[in-house]
Amino acid sequence: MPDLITLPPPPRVPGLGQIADAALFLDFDGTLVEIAPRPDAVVVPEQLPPLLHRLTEGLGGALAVVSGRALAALDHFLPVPIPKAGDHGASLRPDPFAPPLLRDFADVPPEWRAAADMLVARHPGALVEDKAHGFVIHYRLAPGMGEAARGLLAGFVAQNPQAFDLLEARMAWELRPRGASKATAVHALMARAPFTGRTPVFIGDDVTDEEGMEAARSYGGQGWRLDDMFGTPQVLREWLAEAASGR
Ligand SMILES: O=P(O)(O)OC[C@H]1O[C@H](O[C@H]2O[C@H](CO)[C@@H](O)[C@H](O)[C@H]2O)[C@H](O)[C@@H](O)[C@@H]1O
Repeated sequence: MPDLITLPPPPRVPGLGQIADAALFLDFDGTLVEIAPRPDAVVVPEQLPPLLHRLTEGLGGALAVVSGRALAALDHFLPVPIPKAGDHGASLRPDPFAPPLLRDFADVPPEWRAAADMLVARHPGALVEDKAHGFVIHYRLAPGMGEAARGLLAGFVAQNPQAFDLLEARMAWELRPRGASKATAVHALMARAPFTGRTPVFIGDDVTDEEGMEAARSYGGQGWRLDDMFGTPQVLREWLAEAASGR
């Protein structure tokens, strides 16, 4: 059966035209939802989860949320059965009704995690967010401690550069398992039905999304920066609603 949905051109670049047989890869923070002061404070419009569900069905199942978040956090904010990749590609659940595919990454040494707790305890507002094989130190509410967070995590990565990367995020520094990226998530999904053979379109706002965009382009697809193509998450959500309506 043909797709119910053909992607309309993005509002800021209408000349791109429509895209049929698309596979849609969507970043979460800063793309589907606006940035919030803390990771647990993002506001998900109530129409968004059912909209993503409708879109996924209209694309024959070829839609995935690809995020730096842990899968549990994605499930909390987007409680719909759609393909999801979490932890920057370290955790992948292509079939929403099956257990995630977990790759064999190193675990974070407990003493590193304890040192992060000690650091944030000295900086009110700072916080640690756990991932499957890493963690993030957020300093949006304690802007003066960014350099201390970077220094701590850079020291850990120097101890085991085969297993971990240091990742700069929005007002945050992250310890990411080496070998995980949004590109690996896109490649893993594109190797599976119903993604294989489609034209991937990756939409994101952040440096880590560039890897996913590059992977999408390697299949003849598109990598779209939110700023360039939509401007804001709200405009993206309106475009997704337009796509789902088949107008
Ligand atoms: O790949 P994404 O879905 O874009 O996730 C990237 C990181 O986003 C989250 O942190 C960022 O958003 C928070 C909520 O708006 C904000 O408070 C924080 O300053 C940002 O860095 C999330 O907490 C991370 O786990 C994701 O890796």
